[in-house]
Amino acid sequence: MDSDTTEALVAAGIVRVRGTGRHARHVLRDVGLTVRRGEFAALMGPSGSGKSTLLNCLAGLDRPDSGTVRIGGTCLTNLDEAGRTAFRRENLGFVFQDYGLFPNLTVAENIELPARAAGSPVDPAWRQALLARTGVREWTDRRPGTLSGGQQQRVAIARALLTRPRVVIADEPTGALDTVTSAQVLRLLRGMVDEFGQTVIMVTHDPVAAATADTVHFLAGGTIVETVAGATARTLALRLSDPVDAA
Ligand SMILES: Nc1ncnc2c1ncn2[C@@H]1O[C@H](COP(=O)(O)OP(=O)(O)OP(=O)(O)O)[C@@H](O)[C@H]1O
Repeated sequence: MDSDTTEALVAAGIVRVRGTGRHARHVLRDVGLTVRRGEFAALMGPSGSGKSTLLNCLAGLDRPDSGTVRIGGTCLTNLDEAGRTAFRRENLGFVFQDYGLFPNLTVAENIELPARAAGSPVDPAWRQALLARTGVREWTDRRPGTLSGGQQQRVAIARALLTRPRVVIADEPTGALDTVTSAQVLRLLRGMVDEFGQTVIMVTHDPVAAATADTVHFLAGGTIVETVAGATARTLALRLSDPVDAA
């Protein structure tokens, strides 16, 4: 597969058109993006710039009208819907703003669900280490509704990592959390990258969250207009307020 490459994901020439005829709009225009293995990448940009559409194309949740997305040895854009679903289950982990946990399942059942759906065996030692590192070990028999938002997001992160996915896709993972809880969740995501070599791609509006990433890609008008590495929250906030971005 991709054991001899340093790239976790390579997207090239991504175009996504919404609507038809005279209502057709290019939501993504020739987007190219490379994320290295073990890299934490963030996508930022004004509302409507195409962040979610791009993330969905990268994750195989949506199919671009043209262009390619390669993850490991697989060209996702060549797969049909069933193939993309199977690929996602086996290769990707997801963290959402609203946690996406099933209320009637226990924390342990929620965490194990993607692995079961993929038919992937779970390494018990990894499961134990992950439950300890994410801090969810004491809650495994509880229902998500009895946990705080930050606790639920920790469960979601444990769930995303249990199958040791090639890439974790995080869509506004701190969007519903207060500042202190956000910082804890971001530290945890950062820890997953630094300690376990996890690759993460995150969409966020928050410069503080984006500053946790190694690389930040700015979108405007459906294309990546700038990529910065090692930026601070302050420089990212200033960059976001740049009127050039509003184009
Ligand atoms: N299903 C759809 N049908 C038609 N247009 C869509 C659809 N989904 C998104 N769009 C349009 O595509 C553009 C990009 O949307 P997208 O949600 O990717 O932006 P975003 O940067 O993630 O925005 P936000 O920060 O507000 O979530 C927007 O103009 C939006 O209206």
